Amino acid sequence: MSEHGPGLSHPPYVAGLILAGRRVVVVGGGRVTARRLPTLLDAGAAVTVVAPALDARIAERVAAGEVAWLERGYESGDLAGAWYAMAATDRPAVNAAIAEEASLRQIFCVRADDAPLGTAWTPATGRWGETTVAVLSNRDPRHSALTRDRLMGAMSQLEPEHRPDEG
Ligand SMILES: C[C@@]1(CC(=O)O)c2cc3[nH]c(cc4nc(cc5[nH]c(cc(n2)[C@H]1CCC(=O)O)[C@@](C)(CC(=O)O)[C@@H]5CCC(=O)O)C(CC(=O)O)=C4CCC(=O)O)c(CCC(=O)O)c3CC(=O)O
Ligand SMILES: NC(=O)C1=CN([C@@H]2O[C@H](COP(=O)(O)OP(=O)(O)OC[C@H]3O[C@@H](n4cnc5c(N)ncnc54)[C@H](O)[C@@H]3O)[C@@H](O)[C@H]2O)C=CC1
Repeated sequence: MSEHGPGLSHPPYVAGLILAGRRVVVVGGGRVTARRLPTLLDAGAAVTVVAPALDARIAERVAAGEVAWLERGYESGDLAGAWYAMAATDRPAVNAAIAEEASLRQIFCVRADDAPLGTAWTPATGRWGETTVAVLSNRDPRHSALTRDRLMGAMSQLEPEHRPDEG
């Protein structure tokens, strides 16, 4: 266990969300959102970011027309129509309000600042051809990222005929 504190009493149930064309609302435009945006866009999600200010990497995506941006603070109702949500502001009270709206609407929602109070967690992921590797631990993200890196490294050591998508 890391310094992240107690985790979950049950493991998360892993599902591959099919997000292509589906509305995903991410609240907060900082480093955490910037890190997670590429995989959401790879999945084809129709992402709206709600934040008064944006990390430069997110601003590039907005300028390219890949992401919609509401240039303001979160307001109740912003999650309407979303299939998935992320509360990733640096304000715990705001993240709590987002998670509450998500629960009322029964939208799975990651809470970046206090994970056990959310209803979904973000795995460390890697892609090998058409194969996706996803790792979750019990609230130890660096361990998850290291394990992902080891798995991806192990795949690159396999003979070509044993590699996913190449056998
Ligand atoms: C539980 C989870 C819920 C969720 O947010 O989805 C969660 C929660 C929290 N993370 C925190 C901190 C950091 N997390 C990272 C990095 C990653 N975090 C990711 C996932 C998850 N993080 C979820 C499942 C984790 C699991 O497997 O158990 C990764 C794997 C995937 C991704 O984000 O894409 C990605 C690696 C990506 C990659 O390398 O590919 C870094 C490193 C960095 O930022 O550089 C730091 C800072 C350094 C440090 O402290 O280690 C804090 C404290 C925040 C605070 O201080 O307030 C919380 C809050 C809490 O635990 O309550
Ligand atoms: N889960 C994880 O992997 C990690 C989680 N964290 C946690 O997530 C939080 C966010 O981290 P960073 O992205 O690094 O923070 P950051 O400081 O880079 O970005 C915060 C963002 O929230 C926005 N914001 C502030 N008030 C808002 C409001 N009322 N409505 C909408 N947006 C608002 C800001 O404009 C900014 O874009 C941290 O405070 C920390 O608690 C931090 C690192 C990793």
